[in-house]
Amino acid sequence: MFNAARRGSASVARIVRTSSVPRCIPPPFSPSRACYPCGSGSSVAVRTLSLTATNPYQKPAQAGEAELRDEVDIQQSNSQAREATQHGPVTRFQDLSDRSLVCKTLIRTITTGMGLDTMTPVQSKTINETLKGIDVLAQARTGTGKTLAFLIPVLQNIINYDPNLEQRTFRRSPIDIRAIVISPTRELAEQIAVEARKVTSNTGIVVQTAVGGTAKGMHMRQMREQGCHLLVGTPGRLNDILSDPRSQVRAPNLSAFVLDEADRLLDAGFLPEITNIQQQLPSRRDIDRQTLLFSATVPDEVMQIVRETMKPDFKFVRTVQKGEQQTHEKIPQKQVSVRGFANFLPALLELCKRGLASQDSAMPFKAIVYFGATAEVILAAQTFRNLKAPGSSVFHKHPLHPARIIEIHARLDQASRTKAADNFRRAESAILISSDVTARGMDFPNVTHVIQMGIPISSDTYIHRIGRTGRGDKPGEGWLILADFEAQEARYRLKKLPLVGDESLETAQVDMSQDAQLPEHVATNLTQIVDASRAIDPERKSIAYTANLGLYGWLPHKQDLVDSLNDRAKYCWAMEEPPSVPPGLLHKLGFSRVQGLAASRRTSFGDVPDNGYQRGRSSRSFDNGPDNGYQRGRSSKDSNFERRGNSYGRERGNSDRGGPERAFQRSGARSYDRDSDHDNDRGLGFKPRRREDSWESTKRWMESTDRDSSSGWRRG
Ligand SMILES: Nc1ncnc2c1ncn2[C@@H]1O[C@H](COP(=O)(O)OP(=O)(O)OP(=O)(O)O)[C@@H](O)[C@H]1O
Repeated sequence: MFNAARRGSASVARIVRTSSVPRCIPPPFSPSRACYPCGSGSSVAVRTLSLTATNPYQKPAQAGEAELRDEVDIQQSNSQAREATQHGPVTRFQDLSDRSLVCKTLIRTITTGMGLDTMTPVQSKTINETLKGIDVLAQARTGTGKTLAFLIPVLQNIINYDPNLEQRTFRRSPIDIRAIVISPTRELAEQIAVEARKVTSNTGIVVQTAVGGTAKGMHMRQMREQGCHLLVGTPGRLNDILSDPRSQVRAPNLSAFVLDEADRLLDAGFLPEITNIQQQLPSRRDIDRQTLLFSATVPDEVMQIVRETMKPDFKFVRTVQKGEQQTHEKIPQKQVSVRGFANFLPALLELCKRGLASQDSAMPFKAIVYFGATAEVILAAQTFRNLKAPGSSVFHKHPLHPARIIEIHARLDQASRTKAADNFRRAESAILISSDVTARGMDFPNVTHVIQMGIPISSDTYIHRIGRTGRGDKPGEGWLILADFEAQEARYRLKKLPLVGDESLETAQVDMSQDAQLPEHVATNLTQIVDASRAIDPERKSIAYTANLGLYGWLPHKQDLVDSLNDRAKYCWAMEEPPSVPPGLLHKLGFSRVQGLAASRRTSFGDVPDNGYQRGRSSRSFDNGPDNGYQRGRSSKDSNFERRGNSYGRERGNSDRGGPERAFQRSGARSYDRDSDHDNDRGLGFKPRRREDSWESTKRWMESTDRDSSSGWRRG
């Protein structure tokens, strides 16, 4: 049934030549005709297929077509609506096979192998449109099955071109790339490839990946040995492979070009690489190519580029209407205000302990915690791993047992990143402390909580992060923990989101600089964080301290930021002086006039504080601060604050081995990795101009220089 030869002439406008034509000489371009050299070797079969209205697997005016079309964001006619009523909409995967839209093998794998029955709205609204060969931009909420929505038609179209691929084959496949799928992160590319391999497991279609951080030669060898019909990758590596003359990997027959997380890939950070990739592909005048763009967010800013990327008659399919809430209603979203940096980790610890205490055995506590700066991810993960039960010996359970603490960010090598993602995917109960490398597209099962620490860079980032929970029919909850100094900006940046204030975390507003009588469990949380922080390399703390100066460069009241950072350094990290920051960097970041910062000058021994901090310190200087009064109110067994060991002398001892600036350089925050999904301590290097405090200028700067894979203000 799905064999092209058995389908009658009406279905396909086709010319098959078997003469020795080295390359298809395309007919004059017509949107409804395209020329495909197929097969390899000297004898080339040239086929011209109608891609738009006459997909060979669609019966003309087939039932369901109009029903689907009437749901898309296009003008619908009354007759279509009538037809929809008559035939009923295509809502089940089986319908696609029954109506000869998609071949039986693919549908059997999806229904029997993967256990899926009913299509999600984005699937039923896009698959039929996409099968016709038209360009589609699709916007649907997170976790609603967009991956299958583009994979099914792309794979079906590959089978349309070579019906032999419907069956598994044991002969060696050539490199015959028919479709390319691009994702902004390596993990997401791998995930899409896994899904594609599942769907094609009973066919002859070969799926390959091309992601950074892995051996390029290995990918190319695999492609040569196994062939390739669908190539999934990240922009950097794909560009590398396609533009490298030695790779011999080309895609002369490419018929589908898919951008998952399209808004991200079309932003200023990725666009040059996407454009480069497109330049390596055959001209659309020679080979008709379908472009598919999918995302949960489509900001107005990318619409112009979308129009330039797509054919003029592209369809914009939306399951979320403009002005409608872009997050799932079923995910309660709570906002907690914490006093400052010192309260972030105690509040997070309290929230995690509460989540573990109240967990449901059917859905154990599984959380992803997002930070804006990689340095904070590393610091928080180390702090949480160092946590000890009060007065515990080494044999006591970790206070967050049975949750595993896992970290993931772009500073890890690819093998560690993959391992971290796999471990979290498999874990029943875990806390993944993450940068935005996992914010988009990642489909970790059963995530119960998404906790965002500090203000996200945009509401879109917030939406994608929160989308890691509440996927499919699963429940989930979102928490946003904001320092008081971020509140005003958050009201503006996140104004359309259904956030509800929550004051239930007792550690959130504790003033650690003041004497206070605290309930034991609150004091325990604070002490555990202080003790856990103490063991961490001071250099790490310095890097985090400096990274935040860059991250919050947009703040109009920088003094609040520095006071808050200094409070954390003093009361959480038990440091006697704040970490020193090179004056050049302070100037660049626009902090030269802010008090309370310790400037350092470079000597051959590294950073040496020149007492800039002391000269310019603010009223909340370390010397004047109350003597950790909060401890006096807590239970006696926790009173170990006095033992704090990180005297500044010891800090300096460490700094001399590199100092914050060197450490920061070592961290690679400013290095440029050709691959697409790096995050970094964004903000550093910001050169303030007159409107130095404006968020817009920070954003522009981020677009042009540094990158954070998740934020969108970087390039790949
Ligand atoms: N029709 C369906 N019925 C049930 N589950 C489905 C269906 N389609 C896909 N899924 C499952 O839903 C989950 C989410 O799918 P997917 O990752 O494609 O979502 P997404 O819309 O791409 O999310 P994001 O916006 O975060 O990228 C996956 O586990 C997938 O297997």
